[in-house]
Amino acid sequence: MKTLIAPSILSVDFNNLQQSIDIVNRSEADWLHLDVMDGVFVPNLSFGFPVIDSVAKTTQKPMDAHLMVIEPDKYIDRLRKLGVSRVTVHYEACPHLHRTVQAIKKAGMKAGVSLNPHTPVALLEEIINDLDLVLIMSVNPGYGGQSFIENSCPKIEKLRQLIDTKKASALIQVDGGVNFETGRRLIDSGANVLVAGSFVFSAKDPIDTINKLKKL
Ligand SMILES: O=C(CO)[C@H](O)[C@H](O)COP(=O)(O)O
Repeated sequence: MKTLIAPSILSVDFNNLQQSIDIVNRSEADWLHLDVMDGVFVPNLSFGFPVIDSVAKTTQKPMDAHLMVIEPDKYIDRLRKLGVSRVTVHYEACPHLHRTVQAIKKAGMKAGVSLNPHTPVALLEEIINDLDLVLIMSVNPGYGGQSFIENSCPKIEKLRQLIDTKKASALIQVDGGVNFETGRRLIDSGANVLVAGSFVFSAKDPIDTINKLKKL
């Protein structure tokens, strides 16, 4: 399948949020990635419902929400009402992961599970067939602009093997330190969806950068 690109607005200038949404709209991006942080699960706060509501009004791309929060179940219904298409929760934040995944799907959205860099893919063995997406964090979640963790490529190879062995259909998404060089290697390792924040929005030509990532 073709690689999907999901630009993250985490590192944009929020004074000019509309400008960043327009960039994504005019590009070949597939989804718009929303990094929601609660200051508890990760040591940072980002944005919540008011910003998502605002983005929803003008984005032409499906919204892909990555919840770096504890107790994500509390937010599922409101995200659906705002028109979010995909919700990804963290394995490490969900003691009843199966229940959370079913709740997202029951609400009519696609369900993803994200793994922090230290969390082994083998822990997904019993739930992989229920998932629409697995998000491999290639940095420790909480901040944009961090360096890519090299172990992410072999980790994706292991996940690809698990998905194939279990005849599952989950997409493999990767987030953190994605650029042309790491992006190429991630795709070669088996990734389907690349999230890129600072690489896109610090580029001279963000639209061209998104379109080039899409062609990797
Ligand atoms: O989830 C995130 C941080 O927790 C960001 O989406 C991710 O870090 C993207 O940032 P960048 O492309 O700048 O590395």
